[in-house]
Amino acid sequence: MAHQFPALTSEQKKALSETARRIVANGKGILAADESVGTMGNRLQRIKVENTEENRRQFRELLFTVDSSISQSIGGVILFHETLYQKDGQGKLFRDILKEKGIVVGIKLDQGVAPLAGTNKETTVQGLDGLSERCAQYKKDGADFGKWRAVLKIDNQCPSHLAIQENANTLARYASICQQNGLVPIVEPEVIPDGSHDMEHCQYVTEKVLAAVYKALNDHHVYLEGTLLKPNMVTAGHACTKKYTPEQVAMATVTALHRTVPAAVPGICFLSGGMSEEDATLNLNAINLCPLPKPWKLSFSYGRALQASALAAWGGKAENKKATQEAFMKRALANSQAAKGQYVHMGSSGSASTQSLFTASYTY
Ligand SMILES: O=P(O)(O)OC[C@@]1(O)O[C@H](CO)[C@@H](O)[C@@H]1O
Repeated sequence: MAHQFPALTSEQKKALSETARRIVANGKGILAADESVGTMGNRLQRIKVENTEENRRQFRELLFTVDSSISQSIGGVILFHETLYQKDGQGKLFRDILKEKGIVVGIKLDQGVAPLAGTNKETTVQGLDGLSERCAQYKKDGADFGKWRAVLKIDNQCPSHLAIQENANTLARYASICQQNGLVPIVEPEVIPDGSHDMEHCQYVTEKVLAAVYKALNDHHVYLEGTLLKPNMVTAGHACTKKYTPEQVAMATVTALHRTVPAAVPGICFLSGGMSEEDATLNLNAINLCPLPKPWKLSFSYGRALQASALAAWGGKAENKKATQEAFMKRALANSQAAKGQYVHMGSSGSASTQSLFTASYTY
């Protein structure tokens, strides 16, 4: 029986699925430049740059004003509220600079985590109140997709049934509100890499979390063709002593996805989760070479793994513009090749690209 109360018109569905497919077309992925003020402060502190609005603006200007060939590797950029309204040195809005390059503009919509009482320090995500109004405004202001990051951890009694259900339902409610306002929701249930668990345990948990997320998305009548998934790769915990090859990570990751993510989802854009830039690229490449069926585009939505060597090259100095932009371009190109399973690692990588970018309890 057809659904009596359709959530979206066929025009709305068409627009959403076209936007989602555009973002992940032909080896394109996403630059996650949506660090909140606090998170960006941690990044800047490491390069000894003060966390001012102007310094955040300057670094992001360098990323967004790279050569327009960037649009062959980057299909979408996620912005933080502040950045959506910032301009380059000539007074041009960043969002217009991105759109002119053919890049889809996205916006971070979650408002951080809050504790779930009675659990082992687990969390839910805030930001549903007033979300529809915020989405409508962001759509008017040029955004075409949204992002909402839920955090789940592997620990004693974690993730609990409550944390899985609550975060799945909240993600689904967010996704429904986004679609009602013409924004493609990026659904991000991150199982964080803190802990000493092995890769097999991460796979088990990731499957449970993703299965709950897709049940909730269905319950909320979310149109899957007009969504993108942003999951963790299946890896061992940061403190696990056993090491796994990219091929093993790829097999565990694609197996988990194959068991839980419907083929209607057009693209799966992994987060980098503290992996080094090079590991994030090598794992993505192996994922795309994995011999299991892969009905979705498998790409990237990296924050740290696209920006770490660019940040290091910049160091807060205007004269480092060229080196900063080259470092960013290099990672964007490498990940675009990896999204097609065509990345060939050549020569030695800069030290920044092989450094672990792990931050403990990366909850916001
Ligand atoms: O794990 P990564 O690739 O560095 O970042 C993934 C991410 O979802 O987490 C950050 C914190 O919310 C966001 O800035 C970013 O979009």
